[in-house]
Amino acid sequence: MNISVIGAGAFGTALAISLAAKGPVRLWARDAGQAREMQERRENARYLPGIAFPPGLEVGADFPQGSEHAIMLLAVPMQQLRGVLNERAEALDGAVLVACCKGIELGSGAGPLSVITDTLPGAPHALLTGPSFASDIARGLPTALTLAASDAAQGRRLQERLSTRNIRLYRTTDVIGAELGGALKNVVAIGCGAAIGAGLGASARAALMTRGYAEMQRMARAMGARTRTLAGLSGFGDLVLTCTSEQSRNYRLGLAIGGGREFDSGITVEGAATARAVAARAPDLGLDMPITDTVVALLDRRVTPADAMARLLARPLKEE
Ligand SMILES: NC(=O)C1=CN([C@@H]2O[C@H](COP(=O)(O)OP(=O)(O)OC[C@H]3O[C@@H](n4cnc5c(N)ncnc54)[C@H](OP(=O)(O)O)[C@@H]3O)[C@@H](O)[C@H]2O)C=CC1
Ligand SMILES: O=C(CO)COP(=O)(O)O
Repeated sequence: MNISVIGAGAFGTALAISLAAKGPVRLWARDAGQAREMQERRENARYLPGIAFPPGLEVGADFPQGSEHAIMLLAVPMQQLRGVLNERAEALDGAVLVACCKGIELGSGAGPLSVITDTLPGAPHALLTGPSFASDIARGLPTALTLAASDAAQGRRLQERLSTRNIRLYRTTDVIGAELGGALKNVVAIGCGAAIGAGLGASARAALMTRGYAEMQRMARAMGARTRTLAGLSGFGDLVLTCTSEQSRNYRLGLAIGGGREFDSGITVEGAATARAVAARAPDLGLDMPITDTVVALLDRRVTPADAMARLLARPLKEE
């Protein structure tokens, strides 16, 4: 099976670098100039500076052609996924599509796999998610991730094919749980960053992580996911990573909000749109999502982190 990666940002490039140690990988960038520069320099200077491409990695701006034996990793931001699939439907035909994005689409409330089934019904698909920073993967550091596919046999094949020397894949058929874990942890990470950025302390962060995790489980249950999945790499694992490391863009956005600083709007921060998508969806599901609602209020600068935390503390007391 040949492998192509769609999207030459930080994560797509990192996956391509790791996979290229096993066999040839094609990395697609939409910008021809950037593709040429990367191919010449053997480095993605914009997104992963200082990390050399291995010989098996080829970069180009010609969109790869799908076939029955092709695997296409979709490493574009969540809110761009539908557009890319619609635009490239013909080229993607026949390939196994592996979504590598984390989030919920604004408007539809759909996760990455629902967007694939909506736009390309019948296309074989899976999700790659879990705790990993692109630069860690690209530098060959050890990671453990989740490969979610509702078709168990397909999941096994992809687990084999996409595991590398430094990416150990666990598989699950609970695609809803895996999608939700990866999407919702980013929302909690923004809240945790805001708490730390505002000087509210590590105890406040622990409270937000734990009660945020309760929200993740609540929503996952309501949508038919297995709560066990949320306790795995794609949920708890990624929550811990993202809420505790300044390598995370979601956490860094929170830090900026907490510290009253601006944040570069060109940086991919999946949790911002996802928080709004989740807050819009929760009432239909009859869900109380106070931390998600608080994150939306922080993003809109409708409340300060200190007031937000005071309001959370003042909610009616309840059993854990
Ligand atoms: N970075 C990380 O550590 C990790 C990221 N992820 C997930 O991977 C996904 C991608 O994130 P990441 O790679 O970090 O983001 P980046 O911002 O680093 O890169 C985004 C990439 O998508 C491309 N892109 C954006 N819009 C389009 C479009 N409409 N058509 C084609 N290409 C497009 C960008 O191209 P251009 O440069 O031309 O704008 C760029 O190559 C996210 O969902 C993220 O949550 C998951 C795990 C780890
Ligand atoms: O998903 C990630 C870690 O697993 C990357 O986090 P950020 O998108 O917040 O940088």
